[in-house]
Amino acid sequence: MTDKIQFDHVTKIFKVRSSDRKKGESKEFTAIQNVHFSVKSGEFLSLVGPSGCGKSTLLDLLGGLTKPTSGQILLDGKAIEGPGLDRGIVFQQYALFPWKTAKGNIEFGLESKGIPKKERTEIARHFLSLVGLSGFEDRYPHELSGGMKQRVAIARSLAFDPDVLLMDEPFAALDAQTRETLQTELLQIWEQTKKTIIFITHGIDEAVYLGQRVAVMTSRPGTIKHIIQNPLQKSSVEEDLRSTVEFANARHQIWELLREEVKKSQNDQKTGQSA
Ligand SMILES: Nc1ncnc2c1ncn2[C@@H]1O[C@H](COP(=O)(O)OP(=O)(O)OP(=O)(O)O)[C@@H](O)[C@H]1O
Repeated sequence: MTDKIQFDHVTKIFKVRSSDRKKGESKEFTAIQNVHFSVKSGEFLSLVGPSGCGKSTLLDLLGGLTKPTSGQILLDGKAIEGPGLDRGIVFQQYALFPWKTAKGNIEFGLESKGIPKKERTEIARHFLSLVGLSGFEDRYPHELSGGMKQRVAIARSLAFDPDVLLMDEPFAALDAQTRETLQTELLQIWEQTKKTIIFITHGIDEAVYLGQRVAVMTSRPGTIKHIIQNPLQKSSVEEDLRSTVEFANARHQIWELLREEVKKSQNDQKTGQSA
């Protein structure tokens, strides 16, 4: 497998208003520092880290929504210059148009790609079926459960046929049962579509269940502390992976790496060192 994504010594510094200086002055705030890792084509990488360590910043950089202060991010060997249809992003909040049906939400994005109406409808139906929403095409977002809305958001991202799917805590707002169902479905979708997926989460169980590798970040300024190779075989997701010894071991290993970082991050928050 070749490298799909490369973070090459990436640092992101934000300018923030300073509270202890004169009005109008700003100070620098390092969100992530010297992040250096790569992701193979077709790989599923999950990323965990304490609150505020820069996970979303890292994903925003990859999505081209913001630029690194130093270093570069390469996609297929080329520096990312901005957003592109080769990367689909799924956020915690579904961001669906409330006035459009499930099908309409998917078709809308495809219109801007110049895809003819008949084909748009076929693509929308195909991806709604892939996420288990056949029969719900004409429902409006307010007529769908949280889990269903997130399925529509995933279908919408996949419909663009991106090479890479960037997921920023997409299941965090869902109840535990729906979350587990969607995790299993996401693995099945990944097996079928062979997309490269980067999945951000606070949940160690979620990271272990989903990722072929799990990247653990330090507290802010976030950097990659360690990447573990997940021993869980994802080839048969029918099995109850969560109850295996391998799952418990991987979970323990990640918690050992995270524990100290979570403590540091909580201390920083108490002493007001986080933004
Ligand atoms: N536009 C911005 N301007 C200034 N500071 C920012 C900006 N965006 C993020 N930050 C700061 O950078 C740090 C990292 O934020 P980020 O949202 O990436 O963390 P996170 O790990 O995703 O957090 P959480 O797990 O709580 O969602 C935070 O301290 C945040 O306040």
